[in-house]
Amino acid sequence: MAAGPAAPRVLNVNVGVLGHIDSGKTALARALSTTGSTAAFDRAPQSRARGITLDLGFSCLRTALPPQLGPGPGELQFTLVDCPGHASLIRTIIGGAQIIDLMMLVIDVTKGMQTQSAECLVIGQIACQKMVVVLNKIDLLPEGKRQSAIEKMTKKMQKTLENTKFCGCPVVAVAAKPGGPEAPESENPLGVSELIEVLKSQAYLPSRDPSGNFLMAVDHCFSIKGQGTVMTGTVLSGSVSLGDNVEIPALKVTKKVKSMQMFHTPVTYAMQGDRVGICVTQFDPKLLERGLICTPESLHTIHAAIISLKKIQYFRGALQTKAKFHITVGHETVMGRVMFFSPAPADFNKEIQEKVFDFEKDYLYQEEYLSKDSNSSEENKENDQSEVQLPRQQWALLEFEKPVTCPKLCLVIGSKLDTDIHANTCRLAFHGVLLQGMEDKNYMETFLPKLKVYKLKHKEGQVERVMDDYSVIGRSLFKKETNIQIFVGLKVKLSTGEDGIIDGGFGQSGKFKIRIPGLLYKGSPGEDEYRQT
Ligand SMILES: Nc1nc2c(ncn2[C@@H]2O[C@H](COP(=O)(O)OP(=O)(O)OP(=O)(O)O)[C@@H](O)[C@H]2O)c(=O)[nH]1
Ligand SMILES: [Mg+2]
Repeated sequence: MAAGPAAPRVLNVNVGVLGHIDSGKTALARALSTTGSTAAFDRAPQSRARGITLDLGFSCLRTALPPQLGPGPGELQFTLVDCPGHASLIRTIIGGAQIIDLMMLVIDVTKGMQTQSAECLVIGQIACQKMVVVLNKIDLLPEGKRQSAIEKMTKKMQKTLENTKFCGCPVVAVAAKPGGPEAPESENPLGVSELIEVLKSQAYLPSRDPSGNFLMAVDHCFSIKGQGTVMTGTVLSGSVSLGDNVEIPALKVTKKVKSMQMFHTPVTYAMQGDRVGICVTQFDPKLLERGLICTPESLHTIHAAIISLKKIQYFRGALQTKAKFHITVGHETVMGRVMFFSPAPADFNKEIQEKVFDFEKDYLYQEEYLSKDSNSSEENKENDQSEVQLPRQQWALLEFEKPVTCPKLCLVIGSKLDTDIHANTCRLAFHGVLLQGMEDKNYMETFLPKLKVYKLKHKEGQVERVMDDYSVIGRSLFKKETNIQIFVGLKVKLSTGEDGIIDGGFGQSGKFKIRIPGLLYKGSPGEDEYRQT
């Protein structure tokens, strides 16, 4: 059997181009792919050959393999994912960010961090491993002061990143389109070759996992005469082989994979992280422009979900139960209502359960997500000198206005997209992982009863009298016949601020003794109110 020429080794790294509106993302993607591909064409003239067409927003540049990805011959392909900067940003970016290995945060050097730059940074923190900051439009800086202005902005950016996981990441100054839109095409970009070197130095072999269900984000779909319909995109999880059945869940159809191409070369297999074109037959490309394809029946369509979540620290204001959010679940965004809940206080320090939800446990209903700045309870306000105890993990029940189709354990992001986009605030409110989806439309009857979320009860009584500096006698909390023994150890709070603990019954009429470990305040009035929680 004659062996064909050995296919060149091509490694693909997905680079997201994110940033505020008009910072020059598209100009940068264009400058990079032109500069990059000129070099690539010299080495690989066959890459000019017509093959997989990349959709707008997707372009690529090829370079030699950097040493950390060597040894041996081969090429590195950067697939540039140019994200929009406008309000539609969040849905599109969250989809895009889930395939990104390396993020370029584009900053207009004359403006610095802007609202959506900050939002992109937040998304990067949630979804990406590595980042390069690109200061664009340096041609707009007066030449004499250019260097010092770049240095100043570089320092500022490094300061901004100090408390993020991108602390110390490279900052590169460029002009992707010197002179702006009116400048002739012949005007060469500044700093782009240096940026390519930095991208090469930052490139890493992302860990790719072929196991699990196949899921692919399709970004382009077109037909080839005599062949069939090609869907191009990035494999998000699992793997796919020639002859496999794949489902297009949005259309509820299943098709057989007839042929596949990667880097213009026929392949029989593709896995997580690969950019691939999949050819199927008898499928009208007009039906799908963007969307997901997957292992048949691997996605579920859900009406409600339980997620484990974290508040996004830049989001101003509280996350309140019953509030509505735009909720991006995997690759779809819908409106939904939330209910927050926490572990029972005894479980506040329990290990975080990342992938499962324990239905056996009891949970505590919360009016709002508990955070350092949440000040919902009167007690916290009065007692702000004492550290507020926060649980290590919190959850939310999400109820969607219409069902969403998503993979299990997918990323969830809640945002307030209706916030005025000109208001200088972060619209992203929380992020989390989907632990349990509810496919049953009647989940309220069939499913919710299994979820044991309780409201904390408060009850008020009076102080009868003070025994000594460390104890008082209380009344009007229990009935005469109540077994006070089961309440021993529960906390009470005096209206004068002291914390106490129920120590046991006192006499026969439902009175009880309260121990005040921290000493009673002097001169406290006899008729005190307190609460038992
Ligand atoms: N002077 C100057 N203008 C630039 C540079 N890069 C981009 N521009 C101009 O800035 C404007 C916005 O550039 P785009 O590349 O469309 O910006 P974008 O970030 O993709 O914008 P959105 O996709 O709408 O968020 C255009 O008019 C560009 O010509 C640069 O390096 N210097
Ligand atoms: Mg653009």
